[in-house]
Amino acid sequence: MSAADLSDARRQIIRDLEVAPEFDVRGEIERRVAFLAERLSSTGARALVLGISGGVDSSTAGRLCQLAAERVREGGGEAEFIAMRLPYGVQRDEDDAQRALGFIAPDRVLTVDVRPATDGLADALDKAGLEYDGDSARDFVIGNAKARERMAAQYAVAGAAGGLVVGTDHAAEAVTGFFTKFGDGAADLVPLTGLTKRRVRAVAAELGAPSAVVDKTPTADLETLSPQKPDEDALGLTYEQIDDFLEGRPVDGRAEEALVARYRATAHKRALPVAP
Ligand SMILES: Nc1ncnc2c1ncn2[C@@H]1O[C@H](COP(=O)(O)OP(=O)(O)OC[C@H]2O[C@@H]([n+]3cccc(C(=O)O)c3)[C@H](O)[C@@H]2O)[C@@H](O)[C@H]1O
Ligand SMILES: Nc1ncnc2c1ncn2[C@@H]1O[C@H](COP(=O)(O)OP(=O)(O)OP(=O)(O)O)[C@@H](O)[C@H]1O
Ligand SMILES: [Mg+2]
Repeated sequence: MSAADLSDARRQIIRDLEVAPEFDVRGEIERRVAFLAERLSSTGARALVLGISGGVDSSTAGRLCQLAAERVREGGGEAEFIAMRLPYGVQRDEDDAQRALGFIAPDRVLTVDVRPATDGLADALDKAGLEYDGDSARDFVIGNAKARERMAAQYAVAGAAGGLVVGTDHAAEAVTGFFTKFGDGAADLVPLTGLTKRRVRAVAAELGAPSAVVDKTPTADLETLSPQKPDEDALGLTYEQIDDFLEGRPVDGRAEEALVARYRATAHKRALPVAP
């Protein structure tokens, strides 16, 4: 791709993903809390539901949800934030998840172990005769199944509580399609839209998150055979590079090409199902 085509593609991506040229952290917090509170009021929903992993994305989105629920109640409405712990068995960094909950101070916490459902599905697929291209391919596919079990648990709670499911997608994740389609990619409201990873961290810090939460190494933590694999290792790109790309800062040519290619290859994950 020529340098001119590459920079056109980059500008289009920045527009599509709604990355703002300027960033005012207080203003962004207010706009996003107001958005969540307005959605609660205008839809008549009584709750926001979100899985809290201990990572910075769900910690930030969770605190915004809690503030929005409190704002609705202060206005005389009925709303609560239901934080869900969704470990696969015992989570290695459970302490981080508990620290995140301490920061968010949610109205309610529900814990659902997604392991029995995930393992049940994996066993049933084996019994049905499904074959994988090796153990690590199986681990990867079942990793995505964990994310979809988390989605199923959140929608069950939303259904029972009259709530809306909140997702943590933001520009630095959307650009690479680094989420499970119809897993963590499925949600009713996505309050972090348009933020880069460093802007998510800035929002978390401004909201008063402890530095262990703000600076936690991002991990999808889906693969049993490579627990807590850092996102940056899986992607072959750093969040510094991704954020620089999205904020229009200088970034090395190979990273720029890789990001445009990934964006194009994952277009289907950001779109509605394809119809004739
Ligand atoms: N061209 C196309 N048009 C329409 N649909 C297309 C398609 N190509 C694939 N598909 C469909 O998409 C499926 C592949 O998508 P998907 O199942 O998502 O799978 P995939 O994109 O291969 O994997 C998800 C990736 O996101 C990472 N992830 C997941 C969850 C959270 C986080 C995190 O950051 O925390 C990261 C995960 O570690 C993994 O690397 C295919 O099986 C197929 O059904
Ligand atoms: N163990 C878990 N318990 C509860 N929710 C989870 C868990 N793992 C993932 N999730 C949900 O899936 C979402 C996607 O995971 P992702 O790793 O992108 O976000 P994060 O863990 O909050 O932050 P980071 O990307 O920095 O690790 C999370 O924001 C959270 O809502
Ligand atoms: Mg994570």
